[in-house]
Amino acid sequence: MKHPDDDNELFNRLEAELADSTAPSGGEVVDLGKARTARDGSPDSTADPSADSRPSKSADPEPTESPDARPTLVDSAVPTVSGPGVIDRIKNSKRLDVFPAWLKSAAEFKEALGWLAGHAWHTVAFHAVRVPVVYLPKLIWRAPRGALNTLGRVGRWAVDGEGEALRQYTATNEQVDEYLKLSRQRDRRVRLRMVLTVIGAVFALGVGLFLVYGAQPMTQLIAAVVAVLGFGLAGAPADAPLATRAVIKTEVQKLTSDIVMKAMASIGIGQIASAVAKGQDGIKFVAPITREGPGWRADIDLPLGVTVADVADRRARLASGLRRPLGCVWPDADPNEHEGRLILWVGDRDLSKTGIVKWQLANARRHDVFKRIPFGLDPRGRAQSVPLIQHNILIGSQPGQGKTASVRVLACGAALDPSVELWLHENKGTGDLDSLECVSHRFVSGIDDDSIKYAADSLTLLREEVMRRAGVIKKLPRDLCPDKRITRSIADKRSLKLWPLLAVFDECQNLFAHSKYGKQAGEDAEFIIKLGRALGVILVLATQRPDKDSLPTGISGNVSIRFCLRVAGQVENDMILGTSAYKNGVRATAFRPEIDAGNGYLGGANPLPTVVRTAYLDDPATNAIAQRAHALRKAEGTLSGHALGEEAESTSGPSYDLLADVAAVVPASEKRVWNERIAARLAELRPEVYGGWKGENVTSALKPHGIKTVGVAGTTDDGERTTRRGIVRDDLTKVIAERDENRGAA
Ligand SMILES: Nc1ncnc2c1ncn2[C@@H]1O[C@H](COP(=O)(O)OP(=O)(O)OP(=O)(O)O)[C@@H](O)[C@H]1O
Repeated sequence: MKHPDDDNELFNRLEAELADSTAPSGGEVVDLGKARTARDGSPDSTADPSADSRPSKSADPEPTESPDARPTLVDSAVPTVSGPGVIDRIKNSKRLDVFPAWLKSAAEFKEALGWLAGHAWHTVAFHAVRVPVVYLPKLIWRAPRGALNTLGRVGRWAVDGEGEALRQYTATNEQVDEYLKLSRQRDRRVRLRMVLTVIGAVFALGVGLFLVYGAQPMTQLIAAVVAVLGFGLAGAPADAPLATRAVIKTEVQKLTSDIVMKAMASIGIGQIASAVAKGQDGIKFVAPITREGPGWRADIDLPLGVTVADVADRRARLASGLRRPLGCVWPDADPNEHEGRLILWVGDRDLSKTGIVKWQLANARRHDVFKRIPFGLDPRGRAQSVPLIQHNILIGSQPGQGKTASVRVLACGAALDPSVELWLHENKGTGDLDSLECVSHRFVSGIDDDSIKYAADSLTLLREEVMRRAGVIKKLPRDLCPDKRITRSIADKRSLKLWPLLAVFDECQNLFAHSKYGKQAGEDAEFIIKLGRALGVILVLATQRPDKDSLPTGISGNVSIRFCLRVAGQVENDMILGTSAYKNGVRATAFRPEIDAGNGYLGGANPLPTVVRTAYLDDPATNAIAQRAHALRKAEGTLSGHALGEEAESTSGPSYDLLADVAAVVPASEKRVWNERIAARLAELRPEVYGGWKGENVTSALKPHGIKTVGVAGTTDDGERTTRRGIVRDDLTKVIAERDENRGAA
């Protein structure tokens, strides 16, 4: 058992240590008495804030307390000012828009008006249809009862029926004076009302006789209609009104907090359901529900610990709770707020039923690829775009969900900038990108081995191009290229050959999974993705088989922009959208096959992944854009390669570099050499190229390179000394060095 003295000793030691540790730092004298009192929780402790102003004191465990003593306080007993001051809080407070979004944008205003008109029209139409078949028969049926009701009411009024209960009460309770007063009042009233009733009855009788016998048929009809309507309305039972409320179609139904609350309570999140069961709100609306685009927007604070991903996981249930199609319900996070802030956007129409989204650049004359490429619309009707420069793009989905359509949009955007060099590869062989062939530097459409090889060659060439560009950029003066990356002004300096290069590989699974070319192609693509971004080389890869064999992980892990249309499962989802996307609620599995073609999650283009319905360009539209792009390029002289009908570069055969070959056959020790000897050695080196060459062939082949032939003294194989035509080796090495330097700078 612990002795009380032990505690005292320990306490004294701690006090001494505390005094030691505080005295030098602040030069502050600790009042142990006060501190002790504060610890004891005496009223003084609150009276003297200084005793408790060191937060560590209350946070420290009390060694002297017995195990069954009060729990250690972790919050200061004295209220302390914490967090930002008033000014900071005012500065950081969020300013709500003075005007709602629909008042600031013409498109939104039109949307809002359209919704209002739709709402009004639906209500009017709903009732109009029911007038002849429901409301009128009901009124006729109720009219006799209404007439009796009216007579009864007049009768009760004439005899002052409404005061009867009061008079009965005073009589029962023997309130004689009150009773007499009320009786006198009744007599006065009845006298007057009887006179009025008789006059009214005579008048009504007169009018009735006139209408029956003297009035025009039209007047009789109007009078009959008014009477039937009037008595019909008067005959309605209190619990059965004539008109039921219009059953509003979901697309024009107003989203109310009540509807949202009930829906949120039904999606299976415990905190919300139990709060609602207790009669509490469960969720908090942080702003009024408003119209935004073609739908409603509710800003909601979820209960503590519940995240937007939790709600996104239950999107289908939420749609059921809201009684809307799945494609109308879009729970989103607010990138400027905490994890529990939900923006629930409920569209009037299913996103897949919004029809074809028109591409913003469909009629544009040209576009600057350094600006973003318009890509489509999000469910809220906001334009979405994709940056190309400094990025690579991976697109994936099941077949027929809109990959090629989205590739086309991006390729058309790039084509409208005449400075962009396009390398298009479509390895499905259906000719989906054929329209753009006329503006492509390299182009292939096919699934056969030759086409796959062509695409693989392109990646090898691109790899070399990336290395070349890296060398050129490195040598650029810092003032011209401070960030060591391509800018518009650098791209416009045609002599540098650093213009943007967009290479599309549609159906790239056929390339990367190819038994012969796939492995190298995968390595090249990974290299380009990692290094090409800053150098203006942009890869756009589209695949319908996002698995590790068809899409090397080095690619899926390094692309910066991802667009995932409908996929079947979590693995494919995360392969395209990045690890944990599925876990975080970004699930392209939620899109429906075919119905949602063109709808996908776009990641990397915005702070948060966004659902986008891509713009759609059919063949004629693509063709029209391609023709415009062709004319533009022709005018600016930027058509090249395939577009000019030039033979494609290939990495297939050995390369014949005459200078390198000559250097290889003339050792450094041989300062001067006869051309006939060079010819013989070259023929030995590459008989298929140089076989049959004589000295003259070497002379004429080297002449265009600026290597002059001179008289070189030497000894023949027979030992005879003589002078023949030859070259100086230093001339050769100088020309090679100059050429390599120019290549690097070019
Ligand atoms: N943005 C869109 N808007 C409307 N419909 C679209 C959209 N994108 C695609 N579609 C529809 O989906 C169809 C298939 O599109 P697309 O050929 O681009 O699919 P894909 O994923 O490339 O198919 P595959 O893998 O078989 O090549 C199109 O013919 C079109 O009807």
